[in-house]
Amino acid sequence: SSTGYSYEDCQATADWLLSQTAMRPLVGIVCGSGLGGLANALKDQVAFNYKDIPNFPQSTVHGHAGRLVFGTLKGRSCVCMQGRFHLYEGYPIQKITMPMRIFKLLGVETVILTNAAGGLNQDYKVGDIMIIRDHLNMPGFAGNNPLAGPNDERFGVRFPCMSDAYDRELQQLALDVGSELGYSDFLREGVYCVLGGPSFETIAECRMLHKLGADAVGMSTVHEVIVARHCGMRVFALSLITNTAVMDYNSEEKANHEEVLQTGKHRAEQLERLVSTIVTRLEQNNNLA
Ligand SMILES: Nc1nc2ncn(CCNC(CO)CO)c2c(=O)[nH]1
Repeated sequence: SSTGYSYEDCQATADWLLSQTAMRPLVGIVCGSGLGGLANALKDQVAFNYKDIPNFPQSTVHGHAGRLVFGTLKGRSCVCMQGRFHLYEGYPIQKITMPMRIFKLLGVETVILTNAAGGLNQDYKVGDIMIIRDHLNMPGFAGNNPLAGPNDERFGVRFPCMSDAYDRELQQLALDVGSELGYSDFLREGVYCVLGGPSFETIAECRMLHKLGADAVGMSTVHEVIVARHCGMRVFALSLITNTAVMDYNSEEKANHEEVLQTGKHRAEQLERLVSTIVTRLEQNNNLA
């Protein structure tokens, strides 16, 4: 189709990848800003630079490597996006979410997405990990929805339900694993709000979003979740709170990308252990698989 991301285009990219590796991942992982280390936890890696994958978008953001890494986590076959795409890069929204359709055509059943986000909830501290219970899709309110335009029934229905977007069993699994690992005092649950970016929000926007029920704010993830759910994959997502959003006019704090990447480095090891343990448990309780 005109956007270059038709079912056939996605199929061609998936078929190319399936011809390059014998791995058949059941779990897809999307690494957020500064969280690319998650891919390094994979064993028996087979990695492809995005630029070598036919029809795959290119990463342009510092902190996003631009590699698709196949590998195993304790024997479980995974495919990991080291670097994801954002509206603020100027990509059409279908381009940002195309990797979800590639995951689906590779046979992925469960997608785990991570991102860095600003904390709006006043109880949150930098370094907290927030399990995403639900989202506010601000760009979608203005019609910028990845499913807008002709619907291909081979992916999913015209009007998909989003009230069950974030799998409740996987949220509970994450809480259980988090407490087992001793992460409970920095493990939260909340609502993630996506904005287009690249400018960070104003103080008035932070206060508005907080009043609207958002616990964290970022520039990604929601678009991928909508497309992943549309084609029937299960979704689990979490935010690393890399800074607390500026909420009052007397504050001297200023959001910046370096701080985002720095926080990612500190907490990344625990985030990796949390995600890899969740992945391991996915296969064991086959009612969760
Ligand atoms: N206040 C605030 N803090 C944040 N920390 C990470 N992000 C997500 C955006 N990340 C961008 C810039 O770091 C890179 O994708 C945000 C955000 O959007 N707002």
